[in-house]
Amino acid sequence: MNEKKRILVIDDDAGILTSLDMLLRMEGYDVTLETQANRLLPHLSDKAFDLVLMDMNFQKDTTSGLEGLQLLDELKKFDDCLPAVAMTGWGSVDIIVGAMRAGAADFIQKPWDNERLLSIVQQQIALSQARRSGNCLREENKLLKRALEDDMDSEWVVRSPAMQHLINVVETVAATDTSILILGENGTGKSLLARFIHQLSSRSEHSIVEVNMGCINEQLFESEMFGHVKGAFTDARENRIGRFELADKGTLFLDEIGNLPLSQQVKLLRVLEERQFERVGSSRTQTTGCRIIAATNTDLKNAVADGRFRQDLLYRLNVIQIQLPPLRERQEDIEPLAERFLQRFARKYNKPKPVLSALARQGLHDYSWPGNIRELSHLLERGVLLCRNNTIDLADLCLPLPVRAGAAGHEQSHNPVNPPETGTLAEIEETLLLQRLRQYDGNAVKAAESLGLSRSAFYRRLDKLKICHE
Ligand SMILES: Nc1ncnc2c1ncn2[C@@H]1O[C@H](COP(=O)(O)OP(=O)(O)OP(=O)(O)O)[C@@H](O)[C@H]1O
Repeated sequence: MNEKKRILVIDDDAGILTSLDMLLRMEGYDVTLETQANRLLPHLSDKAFDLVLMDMNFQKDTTSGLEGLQLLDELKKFDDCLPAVAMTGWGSVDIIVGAMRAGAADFIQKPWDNERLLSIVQQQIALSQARRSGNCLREENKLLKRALEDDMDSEWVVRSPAMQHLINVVETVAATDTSILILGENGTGKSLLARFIHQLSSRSEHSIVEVNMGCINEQLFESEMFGHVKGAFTDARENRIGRFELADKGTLFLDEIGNLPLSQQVKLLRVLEERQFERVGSSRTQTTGCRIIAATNTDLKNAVADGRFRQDLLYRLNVIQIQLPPLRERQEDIEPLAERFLQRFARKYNKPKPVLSALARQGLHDYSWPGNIRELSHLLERGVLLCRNNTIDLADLCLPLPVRAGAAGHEQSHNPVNPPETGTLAEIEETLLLQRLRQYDGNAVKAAESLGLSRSAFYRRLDKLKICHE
């Protein structure tokens, strides 16, 4: 007879533990219950489990999911192959996404559906058994293949006229050795562009060395950038090569250059002007042959005017300037980018690639994308995780407010007798609720009033359609 599969259930709510205990025992599992998060490791050391079912919040009234993430981290460190299924409250989308990123095998929303819960438990135990019984190599190969495909995926999407023009400029300047300054809002693809330029250049056989200039500790700046010799200071136990030396025949990418403190700007300027530097603690002058690409979302002209950025450094960096347009000005890129991200995340989470409903597509075009392509990627990752029946609806995207000024949905929202002309009743209701919320900048009371509904009736409708709200 097959040995019973062992499940550890951790939740601080005794009522939930009792129901899960009954449900899982009836299915023939050997169940261990625990209310304390800090008892995870003692249990794992004590007994071999086949699956852990875990809550994401342990202290009363906490909803951040941070304790759950910490627990997942401990579990994954203890046994990377042990599947953990995260349990969250209904609508805790960010927690679900965080848990899946932290290595949860799947998630269940409370109140759960018994059939779905049992099917997830059974599936995850079977998968982890397959992995343990010698399939690891095959899994690894698959992962490697996917990683390679993901790399191919990060190719540029350049459908919009703005990006096509930009790419023509990039192809011309990439081959030269001139310094390039890339400007653009957060998440517009500055780092990706820097890598792309490096790939197109004659230096592509060598490395592109990336440094986040906003993150280097003031004391360690010179050691990081120029290296040090053993004994140069108390902690210098070995010789260390700096970033300029590492990038010698390749490209040095100075990201977030606008955040570099003035005291460090002057040290950087010297190397850019003279192409020479010394390791900390050494008097031997070395020459660097690296090409410099810098990027920032700061308005450097303003920073110069305010005395926060050196004019001479800007002059050195700014030989060629490339401005990446924000996503809201690249409408033609939105759908091809969305398709690419859907494909990527479907593969990542072992799901078939979902389709976007017509309303979801429209929502993507109407939204203003303050976080640009990175935000699009995060929303679609969430959409892939949460969608049912392989279709991502507008509500699954949980688009934050507000939408672009003058967007179609926004304009329609001022006209109560102008609902969409196609779509099911539920879709039309969803559009109308979202339009009103946008029209009143997320104020549910005013949105409810404008539709002749009470606040609670309005919320009930949002819940029914699974539309996220505060
Ligand atoms: N044109 C594009 N085609 C495909 N993917 C893109 C494109 N531009 C950006 N991305 C993706 O969007 C995400 C954000 O890009 P990236 O990190 O390069 O932005 P960034 O401008 O450097 O951001 P930050 O200012 O926050 O450092 C990455 O996942 C990147 O792969």
